[in-house]
Amino acid sequence: MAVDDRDRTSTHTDSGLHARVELSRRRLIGTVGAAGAGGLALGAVGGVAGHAAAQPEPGAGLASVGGTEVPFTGEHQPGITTPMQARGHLIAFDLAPGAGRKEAAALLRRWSATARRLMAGRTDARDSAVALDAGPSSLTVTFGFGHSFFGRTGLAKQRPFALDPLPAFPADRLDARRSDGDLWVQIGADDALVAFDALRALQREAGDTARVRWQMNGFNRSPGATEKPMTTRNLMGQVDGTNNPKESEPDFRKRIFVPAQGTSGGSAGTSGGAADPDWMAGGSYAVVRRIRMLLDDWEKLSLGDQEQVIGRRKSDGAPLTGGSETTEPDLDKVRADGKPVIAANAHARISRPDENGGAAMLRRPFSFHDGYDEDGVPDAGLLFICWQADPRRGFVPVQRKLDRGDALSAFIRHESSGLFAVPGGARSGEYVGQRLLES
Ligand SMILES: C=CC1=C(C)c2cc3[nH]c(cc4nc(cc5[nH]c(cc1n2)c(C)c5CCC(=O)O)C(CCC(=O)O)=C4C)c(C)c3C=C
Ligand SMILES: [Fe+2]
Repeated sequence: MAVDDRDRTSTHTDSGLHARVELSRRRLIGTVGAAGAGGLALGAVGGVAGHAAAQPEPGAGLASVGGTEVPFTGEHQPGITTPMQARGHLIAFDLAPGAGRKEAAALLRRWSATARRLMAGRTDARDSAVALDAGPSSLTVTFGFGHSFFGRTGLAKQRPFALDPLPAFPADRLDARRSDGDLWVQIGADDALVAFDALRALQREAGDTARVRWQMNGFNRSPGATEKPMTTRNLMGQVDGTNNPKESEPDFRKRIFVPAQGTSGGSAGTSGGAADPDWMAGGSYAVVRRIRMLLDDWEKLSLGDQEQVIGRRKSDGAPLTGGSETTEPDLDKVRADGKPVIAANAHARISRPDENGGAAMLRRPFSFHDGYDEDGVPDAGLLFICWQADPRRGFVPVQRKLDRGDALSAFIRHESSGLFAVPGGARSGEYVGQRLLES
C-alpha cells in the first residue's frame, strides 16, 4: 500500500472539518490496479479504528479498506477487472424529453468529473457529509450506453451491432420497467456509505437531463471477512466465480475487451458482419440480469442434490470429480452405475466455454436481497453482471444453452435484463464517452 501525498494541499478545504478529514484520509492511499475479479485481497484486517472515530485526528491513518483507491483513468473503465466490492448500486437512466447529444455530453462530463473526484476520496462541500470520514474505499464508477441512447442522441450510425437487443429466452420472466435504459451506471465500493454517496451524487447531477428508470442494490462479502482471501459465495451458498477467465490468461483481453481497430485479435464485433466502432476501443459489453433465486425450493434439496445441480462441492467449490476448487473437472468420469459424476445438465458443465464454442465472459455479480414478498418468499438472488468483448460470442450462446437444459433453472428466475456498451476508460482530461459524443 503506497503513501500518496499528492493532494495534501487539496483545494477542497472549505471548512475546518473538511480540511482535517482531507489530511488524514489522504495519508494512506493504496492504489488498486486492474486485477482479476476476486483475485486480489483488499485490506485483510483493521478498519475498526477508522470507523470508530467520528472525526479522525489529523495524521490518523485510514484502515486499509478505506484507503484503497482505484484509478479512474486508464485503458478500460474501472469496475470491470477491479476486485469485487462489498457494496454495489446499479442505476439506469432515460434521457429526459428534449435532451439530446449536447445535454448527454454535458452530463457525461459532469459525471466523469464527479466519479474521478469521489474515486480519489475527495468529498467536499458539494457533497452531503455521508462519505466525509471515509477514504476512497475502492469506489468505482462505470458508465454504459443502452441501445435506445443512440437514437435519442442522433448517433444511430455509431451504434455497435453487438448492442442489438438480446434474443428472447423462453424461460425469461422479464419486467420491462426494470430492464434496459439509455444510460447505465455501476457503482461499487467496500463501504456502503461511500457507495451510497456516489449514487446520490450522480443521480442528483443527472438533473433535468436524465431520469431514473430503475435502480438496484447489491452486496458481496466484505474484504477481511474470511481468514484468507477466497472466491465469494452467492445466496445459494455456492462458491461462485471460480472458473472466471483470469487476466493472466493469454486470451483474456480478447475475450473481455474490444480491441482498437486495426490491432491483432480485432475480431470482436465482427460476427454480425461489422467491426465495433472506434469509440468502443478498450470497452466491453455488460449484460445485466436480475436473477431471483427460489430459495425456499433450493433449500429443500439435500446437500447431495444441490451439488449435483452445479457439479461442484458446496463446501469448497471443488468439482464433484475431486481435488480442490481450482482442480479441472473430469467431465468423462462415471460412477459405478455408468452415470457421469458431473451430471449432463450440471450448471458448471454446460456453461463452460468448451461446451459453447469457446463462448466466455467475466462474471462480476452482486447478491441482492429486497425483503420478502407478501407470502413470505424472499426477494433475493443475484444481480448477474457479465463482461465480454461481444455478447453474441459470450452471454448469448451460453444463456441459450442454460435456458434449454440447466439443472439450476428450476431454482432461478430471470426478472430483468439489460445490455450496455461500456466505452473504454477516460484518458487524463477526458470524460467517459467523449470519443462517441464528440465524434
Ligand atoms: C449466461 C451465463 C450465466 C448465468 C445467467 C449464470 C447464472 C448463475 N450461475 C450461478 C452459479 C454458478 N455458476 C458457476 C459457473 C459458471 N456460470 C456461468 C455462466 C452463467 N451463470 C459460467 C460461464 C460459469 C463457468 C463455467 C466454467 O467455465 O467452468 C458456478 C461454479 C463456480 C464458478 O466457476 O464460478 C456457480 C456456483 C448462479 C447461482 C446463477 C444464477 C443465479
Ligand atoms: Fe453460473
